[in-house]
Amino acid sequence: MKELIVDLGERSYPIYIGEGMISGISGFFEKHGIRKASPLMIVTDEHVAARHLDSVANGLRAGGFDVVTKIVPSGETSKSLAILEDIVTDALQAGLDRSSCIVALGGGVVGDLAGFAAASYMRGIRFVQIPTTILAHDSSVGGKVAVNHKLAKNVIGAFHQPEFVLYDTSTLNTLPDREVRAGFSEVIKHGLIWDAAFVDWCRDHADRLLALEPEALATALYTGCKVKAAVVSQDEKENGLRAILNLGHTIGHALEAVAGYNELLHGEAISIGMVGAARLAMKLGHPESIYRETKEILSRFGLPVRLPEHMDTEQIMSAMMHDKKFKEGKMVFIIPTAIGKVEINHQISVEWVRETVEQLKREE
Ligand SMILES: NC(=O)c1ccc[n+]([C@@H]2O[C@H](COP(=O)([O-])OP(=O)(O)OC[C@H]3O[C@@H](n4cnc5c(N)ncnc54)[C@H](O)[C@@H]3O)[C@@H](O)[C@H]2O)c1
Ligand SMILES: O=C(O)C(=O)C[C@@H](O)[C@H](O)[C@H](O)COP(=O)(O)O
Ligand SMILES: [Zn+2]
Repeated sequence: MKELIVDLGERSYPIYIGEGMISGISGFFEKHGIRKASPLMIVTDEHVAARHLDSVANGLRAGGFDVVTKIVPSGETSKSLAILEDIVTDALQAGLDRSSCIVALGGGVVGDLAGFAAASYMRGIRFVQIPTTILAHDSSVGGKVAVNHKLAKNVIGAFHQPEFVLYDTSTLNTLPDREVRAGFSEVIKHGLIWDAAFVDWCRDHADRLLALEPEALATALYTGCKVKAAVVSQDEKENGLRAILNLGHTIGHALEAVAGYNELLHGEAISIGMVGAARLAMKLGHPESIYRETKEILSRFGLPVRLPEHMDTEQIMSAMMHDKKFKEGKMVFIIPTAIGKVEINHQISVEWVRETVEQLKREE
């Protein structure tokens, strides 16, 4: 088992990464002082419940925890106020109190949703992240929790850090291939913003990673989490540096919103968005090689680099204006200035963005 610390003073917490840790799950909860006298709610989705809920719930019950479960539909549309209210109803009926804990068992959708339920239930209770997707190496760390609005992603949310993250990589073996690839989009993002050598390493180990070879996978997830933890530790609430984690998200979030949160997976939208950011970098005079290498590494992992042609450019432009990244009348873009380095840019013109969106539809 590998361990990393997200260093946030009194809100610091560990990320445990390893295979098979769910078999000793109650020990982790005891170690972190999770109460046995109050009910604990596991929130998960249908796909994950069918595969991993029994081992988690039974393990906790065997350790003396009073466990209730809540299963939500799988997919991005569950990040909604309606599902949040449903969770709160169940939590009240099951008697969750201010000493209770919510456990997010699943990918980023469940993590964001259950995390926001924990942040808002009775003005905030404890929560634990048990990520089950590759993408969730990103979403389970850092405390951004939220649900979506039909006009924009993640606009109803909070910062609420988990007690700990238990990343049992054996759960990843049941992931569908498309979700595996989508997850690597954010892994690659962590390299593109911070660590050029990690991008090279991902390229060299792509086949092993896509085959979920345990040692390579654990290294990739550990390195991705390490970048995320380093950034979050320096800027928990995104007053500056943390914005770099948004590489590809200015365009990516707009694509998800316009597609109605069902056509493109988050990782796929971010892949296209990162190509868009690399195109904008070229317009700013940065080397063409950044754009070429960004596209190459994403394609190597089978990720989309071209925007579906039927998506309406003006709708995408309008969705960008509703995003958190539109501030003081300007769009905020994370621009790669080299592989492994980015800058936060507030000066990108709307016309350049429109042109880039059009170009993304013609990407080879
Ligand atoms: N809070 C953050 O910092 C942060 C960071 C990145 C992404 N996100 C959010 O994360 C979400 C995307 O997360 P995701 O890609 O994990 O999607 P997801 O949670 O929808 O999971 C993807 C799919 O895989 C299924 N699944 C999950 N684990 C499985 C397993 N082990 N075996 C089989 N099937 C499994 C799910 O049921 C779902 O159908 C987006 O909403 C995005 O906005 C948040
Ligand atoms: O943790 C962060 O900060 C990130 O930006 C990570 C992103 O991968 C993630 O998708 C996040 O939810 C986007 O943040 P938002 O504030 O733009 O919603
Ligand atoms: Zn993301």
